[in-house]
Amino acid sequence: MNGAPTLPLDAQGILALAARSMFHLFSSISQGMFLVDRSGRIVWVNEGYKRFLPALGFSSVDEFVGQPVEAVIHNTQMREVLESGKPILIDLLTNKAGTFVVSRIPLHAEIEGATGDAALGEVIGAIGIVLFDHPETTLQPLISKFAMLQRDLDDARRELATQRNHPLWKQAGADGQRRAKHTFASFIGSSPAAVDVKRHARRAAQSSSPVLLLGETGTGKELLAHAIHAASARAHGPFVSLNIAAVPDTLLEAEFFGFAPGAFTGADRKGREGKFKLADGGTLFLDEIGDMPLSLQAKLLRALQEGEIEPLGSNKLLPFDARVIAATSRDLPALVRDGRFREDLYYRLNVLPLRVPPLRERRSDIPALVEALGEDMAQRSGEAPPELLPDALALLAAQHWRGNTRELRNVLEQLAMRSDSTRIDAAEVKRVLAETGLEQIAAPEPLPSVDDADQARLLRPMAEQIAELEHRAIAAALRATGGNKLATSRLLGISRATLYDRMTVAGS
Ligand SMILES: Nc1ncnc2c1ncn2[C@@H]1O[C@H](COP(=O)(O)OP(=O)(O)OP(=O)(O)O)[C@@H](O)[C@H]1O
Repeated sequence: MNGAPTLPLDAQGILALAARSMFHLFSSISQGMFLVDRSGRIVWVNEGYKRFLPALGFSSVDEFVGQPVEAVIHNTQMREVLESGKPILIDLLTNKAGTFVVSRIPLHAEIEGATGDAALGEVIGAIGIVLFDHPETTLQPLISKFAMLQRDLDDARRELATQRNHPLWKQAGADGQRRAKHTFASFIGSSPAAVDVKRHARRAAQSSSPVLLLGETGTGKELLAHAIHAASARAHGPFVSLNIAAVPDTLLEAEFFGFAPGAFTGADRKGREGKFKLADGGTLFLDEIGDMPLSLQAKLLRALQEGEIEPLGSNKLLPFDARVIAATSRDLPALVRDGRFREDLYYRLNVLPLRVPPLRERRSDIPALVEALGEDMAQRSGEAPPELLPDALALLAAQHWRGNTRELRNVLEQLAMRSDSTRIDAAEVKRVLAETGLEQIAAPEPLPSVDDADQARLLRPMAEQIAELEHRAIAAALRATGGNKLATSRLLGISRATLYDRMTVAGS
């Protein structure tokens, strides 16, 4: 025997030691821990938990300890754990201090003489453990996936509810998944840039030529594709969409053109129709067209030129009648230059190009978008829509918005989750932007007061505006110098040759 400590020999002793060790382990590896008594009052917090106190609105442990848990930690479920005696091993808790992965474990009195579960007496308190803070970084993939699935589910439910009774449902006989979900009214925005893109899109809806929607991610390309379909003569036909980036290259051809029965090993015995055929009489929306593999580009071009497709393994050409709307957030001309996108296909698709402007080019739409997105969120959650105070709106309007409307919606969802009140100020926006890692590109500044006429004039090609300004400056200088060209060029600080050059262009 060397006197080193050993495990106790009796079961009780081992369990007591294990419980103590577990407690110390959780206390040291977690972000924070606290205890409540059976009445739900905070009785203890560990060192780690103390750093959350300022964000919860407390400057000292003394103010915090002794308070009923729900009064100091909003949205907590410690009370349920005390009442049910059942632990909540993993949960997400969101309140004004942020979003956390938490664990809640009831504490039972010990029944003397009993062992195992039988030794668990009445609930005398509970432990709250903050396992991780900032789950948006640690659990981001899981949370994004959950949010996406939740949204898809909400969309599907709403669509089902609204479309069952839609008159077009019966007329078209098409299934509910293949209807346009949006009209031009769904595209929020009255800025000149938004009005302009809607005007062009409405015009495109009247034509049957291919449309190419170009714009950054989240600018509303898919929404516009739905709206164009809904306003077109094909509105009664199906709207079928295919996100090329989401389908593995090897499956794309079958997705596009379908396949014949037994076309390849593992193929469905009945064969399957491709998206071109499913879109017959309607619109086929090809999202992320820039991601299309070169080998398939030739086949797509042939289909568009001939109006026929050949299902895999069928040796048969089938005519189709679908209007194609393609979209991409990539620089297609650059892909063409690099040989990664066929030039002939580019021209085939680029018949009616529409550039969908990013949010930062239509900042004046942000308040209306915030309102519309807030209403939509409220409808889904059943809670009141968040109300952003003017300083909060100004801060949002100053952001760069790399993910555009989708990113704006994400921030609003975070704000609604984290805020205790529906009135949200700039400080709260700043905190959420910082936590979600969104860079703030400019200090909050009021939106420039540009009237509508000014806006329309300023949102034209720069070269055109500069040429106009030069023309006006030359006219003013000529008037001031009585038409003397040398004096005019000196007054404007340009050479006489430049002056003549500009006068020729202006006169031509
Ligand atoms: N002007 C707008 N008004 C209202 N909602 C909008 C507007 N623009 C975009 N949205 C909403 O933002 C989200 C993203 O839009 P959408 O999917 O149409 O963008 P996208 O340009 O197709 O994006 P991506 O290139 O990433 O597929 C959708 O929920 C859409 O309804």
